[in-house]
Amino acid sequence: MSDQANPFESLQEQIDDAAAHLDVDAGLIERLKNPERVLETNLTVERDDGTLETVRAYRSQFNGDRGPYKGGIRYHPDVNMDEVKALSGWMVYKCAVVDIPYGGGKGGIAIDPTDYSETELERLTRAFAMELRPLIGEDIDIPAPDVNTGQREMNWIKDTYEKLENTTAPGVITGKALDSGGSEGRVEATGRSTMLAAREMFDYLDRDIEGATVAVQGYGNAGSVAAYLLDDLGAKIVAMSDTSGGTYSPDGFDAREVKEFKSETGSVVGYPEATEELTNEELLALDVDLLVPAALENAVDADLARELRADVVAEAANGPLTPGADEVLEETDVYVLPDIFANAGGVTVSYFEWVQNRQRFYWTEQRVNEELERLICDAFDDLIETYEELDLPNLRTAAYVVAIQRVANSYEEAGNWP
Ligand SMILES: NC(=O)C1=CN([C@@H]2O[C@H](COP(=O)(O)OP(=O)(O)OC[C@H]3O[C@@H](n4cnc5c(N)ncnc54)[C@H](O)[C@@H]3O)[C@@H](O)[C@H]2O)C=CC1
Ligand SMILES: O=C(O)CCC(=O)C(=O)O
Repeated sequence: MSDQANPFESLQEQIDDAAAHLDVDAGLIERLKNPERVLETNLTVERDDGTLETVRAYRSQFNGDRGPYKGGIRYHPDVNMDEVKALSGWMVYKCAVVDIPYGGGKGGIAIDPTDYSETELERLTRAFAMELRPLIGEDIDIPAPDVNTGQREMNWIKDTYEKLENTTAPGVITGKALDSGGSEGRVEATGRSTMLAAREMFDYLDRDIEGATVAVQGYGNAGSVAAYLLDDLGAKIVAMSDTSGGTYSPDGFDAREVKEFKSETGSVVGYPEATEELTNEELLALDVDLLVPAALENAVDADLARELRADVVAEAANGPLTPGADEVLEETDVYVLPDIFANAGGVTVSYFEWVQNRQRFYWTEQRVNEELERLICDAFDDLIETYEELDLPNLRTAAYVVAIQRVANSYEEAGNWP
């Protein structure tokens, strides 16, 4: 079983590990380890049966030194203060790794959305948007989708904000549907960056991605897209999972067909071409070339890391490995492509969406994907250069070194006021 590492403490440990390799003032590092502010609020909404219910919601604005706060909104029963603080901090360093002009934020509502009807979810989302209205804006804080939210919720938030502000401001939120100001390529962007990160890493290691075996934990937006884009490169997707469990075939799956099966049945479990069903833990320990954790935090702790037999791990999820797992994988020479790089495609295409919204000029899917590939490949080169030049213990530390230096530079360049 995975331990329940506190994700905020994990983030702070990751920053400390990198700070040891940087010449940045200790007082500034302390600033970079803590959020600027966090909204904790209660939303009271009417259920369809007429009763009232009050639920907890959060928005953390971690750091805005490089630009507006940016990051998703999650609906999940485990959403809590320390989780949003961690997720918002990871956004700061993710945006800095790919060098896009944003700070970091994150929010969420502590609910299981499957317990609510669509009309209840709309009322809840609009109630949250009303709470967020004074805090967000096209140049202030720009939310986006995360676990269990998508275009529908983003459209509701945009609409609520625009009505309350009596304006049109599509850039107040990203991840919208195309006809509401969304961008081509945003739905696929997170998984696309995971695929690109893995492709670049295999190339760096002089290994073929074609024919490489892959297991994906969490077959949602990030995981399923990563799987089918890796499948397109010729990798063999031998296992995938969701909350109901995992499915396995040594011959590999058609990842798009499994995605379709999951959207029809609700799970990857039961896919007819599987030879075996697996638990999530069994999937994580499979002897594969590439493991893609794409579910939630703390999927792999130190104990499970000792069982891991993958050569490369590409973190599509945020925070899937605990710091204890990182230590084990460093000893066993497993390369970990850290979340703040490997899943940065989502926020990168959100940035493109925001640029398009501000310019009222929309790009083709080809242009979006080409610009995304350029930024991810540039970030990979920066990361590898830093890893090699400073002889760093792992790629996560390299990513934080690059990112913290960029945030520290912008803080210092702003001068002393007040
Ligand atoms: N959607 C986005 O644009 C981005 C998402 N991410 C991260 O990717 C991860 C997944 O997010 P999405 O794909 O958007 O969410 P999603 O809601 O589309 O999918 C999550 C998937 O994980 C599965 N899952 C949940 N708990 C699990 C568990 N314990 N074991 C196995 N499977 C489990 C669910 O069944 C679902 O299939 C999260 O960590 C999120 O923060 C990161 C960057 C951007
Ligand atoms: O698209 C965005 O702005 C943020 C996506 C996100 O929440 C993440 O990268 O974890």
